[in-house]
Amino acid sequence: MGTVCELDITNVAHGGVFVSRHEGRVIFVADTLPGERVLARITDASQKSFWRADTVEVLTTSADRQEHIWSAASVNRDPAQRAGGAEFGHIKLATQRDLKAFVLEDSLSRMGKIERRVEVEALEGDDESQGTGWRTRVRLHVDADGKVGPYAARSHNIIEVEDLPLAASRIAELAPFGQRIPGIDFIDLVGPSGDSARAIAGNIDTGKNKKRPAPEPITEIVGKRAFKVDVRGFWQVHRHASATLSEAVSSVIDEALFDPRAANHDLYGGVGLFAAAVGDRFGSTTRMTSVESDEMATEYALDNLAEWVGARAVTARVDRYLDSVRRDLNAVEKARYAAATIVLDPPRAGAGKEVVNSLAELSPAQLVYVACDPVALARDVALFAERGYQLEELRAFDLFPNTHHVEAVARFVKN
Ligand SMILES: C[S@@+](CC[C@H](N)C(=O)[O-])C[C@H]1O[C@@H](n2cnc3c(N)ncnc32)[C@H](O)[C@@H]1O
Repeated sequence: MGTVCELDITNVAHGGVFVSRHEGRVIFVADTLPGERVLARITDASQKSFWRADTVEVLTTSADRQEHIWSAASVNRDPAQRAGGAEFGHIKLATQRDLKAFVLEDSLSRMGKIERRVEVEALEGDDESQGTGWRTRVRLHVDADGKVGPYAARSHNIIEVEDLPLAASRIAELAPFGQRIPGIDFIDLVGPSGDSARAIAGNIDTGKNKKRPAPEPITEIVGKRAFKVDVRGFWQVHRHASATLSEAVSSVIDEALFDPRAANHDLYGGVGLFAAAVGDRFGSTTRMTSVESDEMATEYALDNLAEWVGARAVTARVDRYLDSVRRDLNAVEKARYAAATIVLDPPRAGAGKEVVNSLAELSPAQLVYVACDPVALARDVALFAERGYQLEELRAFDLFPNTHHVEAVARFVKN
């Protein structure tokens, strides 16, 4: 058991924790918010520069605190028994968005060296539901005794819960609350917009089993378009995320810089969501190549993009793909890349130096970057700036209400 101390919370930090200072050291504290004074238990004193702590009692309550939207995650519980995945659920929704905007602005200022005001935009229906009922995908974990539930906050202990307020009701209804199901590692609850909801039991792939699971296509509807995606494959989690991001990606593109004949790309393309959004805006002759490392997703992308004669889908790691393109360019292709619009939606770690360098060398007219991590985005903003690309436009979306996560859509152009 760690030491308990009284702490004044001064700010929000990246990762859903809050800043306090104690005896000259920064302590990152969970389950509080700026302006509060709390009793907190130190949970990690292994680092020299900062420690970590959990709130055990709120001594001075912020006006922005609310009763947690999920009783299983409440500060009234023992920290080890608090369910994870709703680490902002004790904060009023409007304040959550202000905190997310601050983290994005602060990351851009410190790492990206640019000053920007950002508004984190709400998705349809979230204010009315207080940010609940939006998840179309939930993974519940199962331990060796068959106990089922989400992980606790900041650990892999499974917490038995009676409800899943962030989940859409049609998948929450499928959760086997209170049951024991030994022999599996997880249960995925999946609620596609164009298909029936389902629960899929599975085991963690340890790498020994080389056989890939048989394809199991489901349908997701975005606007007037239907997408095939595998039941185990990546799809945006919020019920309105795909529509919101598709609109943001297609509308942020500067038409004056867009050439439908250029080497346009949708990198980290999944099943072709953004390639379709760009194609829908710029017409049936638009050339667009989706690049995605997951072979099965690429097969679905080929299907989903079949109506565009100029659409291709390639299975490759983006870093390797760009490296080989860069090495083999002839003069015609060089001009096609220089005129291109490139969309990229990397995983949490961001694009990184190698990908940014390759992109800069290909010198596209504009880049549209969809980012799920503000710090990774800010680091890539700095890398792009070094290579002659400046951030031209930026929007942010509250794609994950009641959690600390925020999504951004940025457009870069050549200086
Ligand atoms: C955030 S998802 C975006 C998918 C798609 N844009 C969408 O919104 O549906 C990132 C995708 O990148 C893929 N991916 C991860 N690392 C990759 C890499 N190094 N090269 C290519 N694809 C990668 C993942 O399989 C996943 O489909």
